[in-house]
Amino acid sequence: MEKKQFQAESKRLLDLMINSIYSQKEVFLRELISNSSDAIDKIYYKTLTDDALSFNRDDYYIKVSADKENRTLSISDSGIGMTKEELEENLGTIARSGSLAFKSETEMEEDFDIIGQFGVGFYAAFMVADTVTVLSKAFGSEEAYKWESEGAEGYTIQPTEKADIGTEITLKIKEDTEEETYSDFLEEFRLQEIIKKYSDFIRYPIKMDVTKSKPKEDNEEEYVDYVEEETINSMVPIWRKNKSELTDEDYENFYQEKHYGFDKPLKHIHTSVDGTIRYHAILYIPATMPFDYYSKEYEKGLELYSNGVLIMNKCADLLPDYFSFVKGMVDSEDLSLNISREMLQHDRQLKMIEKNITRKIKTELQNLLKNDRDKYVQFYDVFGRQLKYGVYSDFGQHKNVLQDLLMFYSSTEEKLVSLDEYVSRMPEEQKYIYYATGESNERIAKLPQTEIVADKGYEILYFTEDVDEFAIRMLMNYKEKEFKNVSSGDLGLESEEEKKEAEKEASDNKELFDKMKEILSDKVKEVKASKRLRSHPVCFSTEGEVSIEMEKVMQQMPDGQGVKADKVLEINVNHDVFNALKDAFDKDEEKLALYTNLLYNQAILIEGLPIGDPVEFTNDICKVMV
Ligand SMILES: Nc1ncnc2c1ncn2[C@@H]1O[C@H](COP(=O)(O)OP(=O)(O)OP(=O)(O)O)[C@@H](O)[C@H]1O
Repeated sequence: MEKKQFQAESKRLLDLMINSIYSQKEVFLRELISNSSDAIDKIYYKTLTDDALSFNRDDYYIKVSADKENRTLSISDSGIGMTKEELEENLGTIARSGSLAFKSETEMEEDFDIIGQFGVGFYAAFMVADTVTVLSKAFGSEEAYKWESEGAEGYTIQPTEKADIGTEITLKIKEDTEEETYSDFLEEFRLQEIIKKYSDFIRYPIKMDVTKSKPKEDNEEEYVDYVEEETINSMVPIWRKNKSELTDEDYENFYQEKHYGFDKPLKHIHTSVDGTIRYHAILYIPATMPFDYYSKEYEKGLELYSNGVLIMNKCADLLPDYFSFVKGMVDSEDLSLNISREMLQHDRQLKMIEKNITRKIKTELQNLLKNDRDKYVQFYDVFGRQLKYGVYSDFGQHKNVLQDLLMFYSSTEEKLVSLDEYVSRMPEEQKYIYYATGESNERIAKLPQTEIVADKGYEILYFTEDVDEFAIRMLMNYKEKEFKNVSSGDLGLESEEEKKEAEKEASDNKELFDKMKEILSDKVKEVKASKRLRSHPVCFSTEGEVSIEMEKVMQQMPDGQGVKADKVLEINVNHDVFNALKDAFDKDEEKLALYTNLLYNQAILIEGLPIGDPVEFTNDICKVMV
């Protein structure tokens, strides 16, 4: 029998194929099954375009059978088959895709789902097999042929007998090596797993003989094994089904089945887009945070399918970082795949899908906030921080997408409120959106700096997470209202009269305050009479960009040690303490230094900052006591 040679380039290409195109050997099965599915599709297409033919779905299937003893795995189908010439052309020439040719010859409509296009998938069989044998009988032909190859050396073709139309591919599975247990590809369980993973949504049944056991008829205690043919794939992908046919439970099952998470998802989003780009997507907002979410191990991304065939487990390009918690999948027929189907060209289509998906997630979250607030709050408690990081990162590029999704605890509502709700409640004369920062809501509520704003009846937003103020600074304003920290120098609250009064206060006590500043030296920028304090004797305010809360966050960063807020020590001149200060200033310089240091450290404590010298501080207190 004459042995035909692969063309020279083909030899090299075959070698490349076997060794480097696919990163996982198991995908060989996906490729062969996809070919079978294409072959059935082709018959189906013929029947659609020829009135003399009919297509009975039950006659079409793909069967996978393993024979452990002989180390063979075969994949057979009742598809269109191949003639002698086709075997030669399609399997003898690498990178010749009969499927692609079929598509263009028949001018198939765009939305017909043939998978093959590169003409290389078949050769993936050589990753796991020493010999590949193809028996095929073409549709409309009486003759069958056997194509056989041991890889790069070439192939043979000879006539053979085959009862039915279709193709049967038999792989002689390689012997196990130290690196690879090829025998796994003969195990029922492993094969089922691979089929489920990659080919679950192939539209024709993929059958396998499955070993099961049942109680013996005469003795229920004992079991006997028996073999039954089963369809392994679910065939109709849930995302192609009509939403009205599906229940919440269906979506939850899909979430579990796909191992998107162990929790019950908080919300699912099912969307099908049929425009310039076509895709189906099922997305989930998890109810709990993945345990590794804020670690390097966490990989964002959605599963990506092309026509029901899994291409990529985690396609990161489909999700922006700020929505990295979203799980789910996208199936599109419009993607330009590269030959390994593992990496996609970072193409326009992918970008467009990402943009659409991002918009969809945002709208769905906004709807949740509007229509099911409790659920939104539940979501926000878990992933709100990620949204705030999103506002802050990339120089605030995404702030417009995210600002409407933010929520903060409100002093007056005593619950989380959105910025829109805050602004819509603002009295006309209120210039700013006020916020206060601190460790917890309870601590912020007691901050002396909040007194004057609260006295005016204005709502204050409480920032308790380190990212809060950074995000808000990036936002700068919301609906043209600027944000204002209640500790910042100018709160925009005093009337002209109050301003004059304060100036007088300042000049009357200039010498005392100058002296106090001298005692504290560069620990503070200024000491002055407070306009904001009501009942408390002392507090800090800040000037400039860095607030005290930001100073605390920066101090914890490796290169933020030098960053300090410009602190102003504010004294309540209506408090009895002020009289004591004045008295000391007139009579006892040492006492003034003692009181000044004590007041300074009190302000430090109120802010939750560390006392520079705790021993000195306690000694100072003792001095006052005795
Ligand atoms: N089971 C089959 N039945 C009928 N024809 C087949 C079968 N398997 C392969 N072919 C033919 O062989 C060709 C080459 O297959 P191969 O898997 O190498 O490439 P492909 O499926 O066209 O493209 P891709 O590399 O994108 O999978 C196919 O296009 C098809 O014409």
